[in-house]
Amino acid sequence: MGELYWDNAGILVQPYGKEWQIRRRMLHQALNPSALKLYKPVQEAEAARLCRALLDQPKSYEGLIDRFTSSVVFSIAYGHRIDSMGSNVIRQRLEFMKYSASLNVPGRYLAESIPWLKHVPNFLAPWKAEIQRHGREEAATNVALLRRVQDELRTAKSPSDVPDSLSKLLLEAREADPTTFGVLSERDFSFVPASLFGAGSDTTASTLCSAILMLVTNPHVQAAAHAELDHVVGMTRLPTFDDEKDLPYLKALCNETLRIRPVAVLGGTPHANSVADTYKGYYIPQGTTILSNSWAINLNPTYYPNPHHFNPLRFLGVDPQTLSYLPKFSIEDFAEMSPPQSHPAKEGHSSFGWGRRICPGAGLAQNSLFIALARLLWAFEFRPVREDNGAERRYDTFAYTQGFNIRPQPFECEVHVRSEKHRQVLMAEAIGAENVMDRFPPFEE
Ligand code: HEM
Repeated sequence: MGELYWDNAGILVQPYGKEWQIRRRMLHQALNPSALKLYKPVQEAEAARLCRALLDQPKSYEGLIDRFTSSVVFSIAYGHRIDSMGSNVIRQRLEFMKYSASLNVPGRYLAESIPWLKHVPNFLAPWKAEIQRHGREEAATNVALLRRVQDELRTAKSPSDVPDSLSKLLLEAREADPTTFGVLSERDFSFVPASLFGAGSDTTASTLCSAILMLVTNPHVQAAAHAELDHVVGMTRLPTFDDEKDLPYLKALCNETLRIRPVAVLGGTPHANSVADTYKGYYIPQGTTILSNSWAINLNPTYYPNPHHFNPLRFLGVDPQTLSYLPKFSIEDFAEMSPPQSHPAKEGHSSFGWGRRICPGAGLAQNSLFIALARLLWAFEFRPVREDNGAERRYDTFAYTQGFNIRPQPFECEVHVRSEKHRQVLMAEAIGAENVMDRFPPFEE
């Protein structure tokens, strides 16, 4: 259905081949390791703004996290930040995503099982005309966003007056080298920056919501992360990316969250084999729809003993005894976390997929997760709410939304700033963060 909706313009549903390679190469321009360094100031600033907003609206943590991840990807894609999830540009995006998710319900359309139905003329297939009408609307919006950046470049006194973004970079590259970058139509070209929001905002936000659910239900893990932040960063400043190498427990906590609740629970967009194959005696004809069960892989006890236990020690990579600041109770079960066999991927889990379609935004997502969690945990403690009888609420950590991408069902928790000193430092650093983000003006309504 994605093929009909996007008419193969979006990378997520593009079959493997030359067209897909061009898009992937373009995305690589924005998401390669040296480009990722350029976004760190934005990610730090947005994480500070997230914490500052949480001081005033502790109950709204989910919406604030959505704004954080949306603003990071919009700043990178278009050079414009997001100040509110109610802004027009975000409302439109969310509607498109909701519509495309509604198409992705297995079995809803007969054309999935009988592919030639896709070629029935529109006057005989009103369902198809409707999908294509929605697709044209999304395409027009993508082109309009790209044109905004184009206009900014045209009217600016100097290109350096226009904030750096993937759109700016691609437009400049196309002008300098039309043979390589001019092969896509304007519509297809506009889908490249647009794909960052669709693929990168909700996925990262959902993972952060999972992290909060795990922290609320695993106070000993939270205490260990606090101990590390207190030891390495102290109370006089917020953590930064420069601290990353000295925060192994926090890094491990990010990986453990990705493992225990893979957002793309069925591996993202379904794949299809390009040649027929036989696996364990099963013949798989060419073009078979293949879903990869990330949930089963990430919870396989061969790689992760006691797999439903949220324990960052699995990913620590060093003997926790060498980290003197970690509380004794948080490292007691280290030996039990040692697996009979290591997961084969470098990341140690399958949450970003694998092979040639592996998530190109993994580095950006990992940086957002790290800095958001480092700053949130530095500033706050996340606790279960108290029931009327005074007892702590018990949470169902399997209560998740349905669909290809999962996130915890909305849950309440208490968010407490860790001390008056933490509050003051946060307020002061948030002013600097606003200054950084002034360079990325929001789209006017
Ligand atoms: C925690 C956050 C994220 C998770 C768990 C995640 C996971 C995934 C997975 C499982 C896939 C499918 C891989 C496959 O088909 O084998 C994928 C594809 C993709 N992701 Fe991510 N992703 C995340 C964040 C991001 C971000 C931040 C971006 C960019 C800003 C991004 C951009 C993409 C794109 C463009 C694709 C399609 C690649 C292709 O089909 O060639 N993702 N992601």
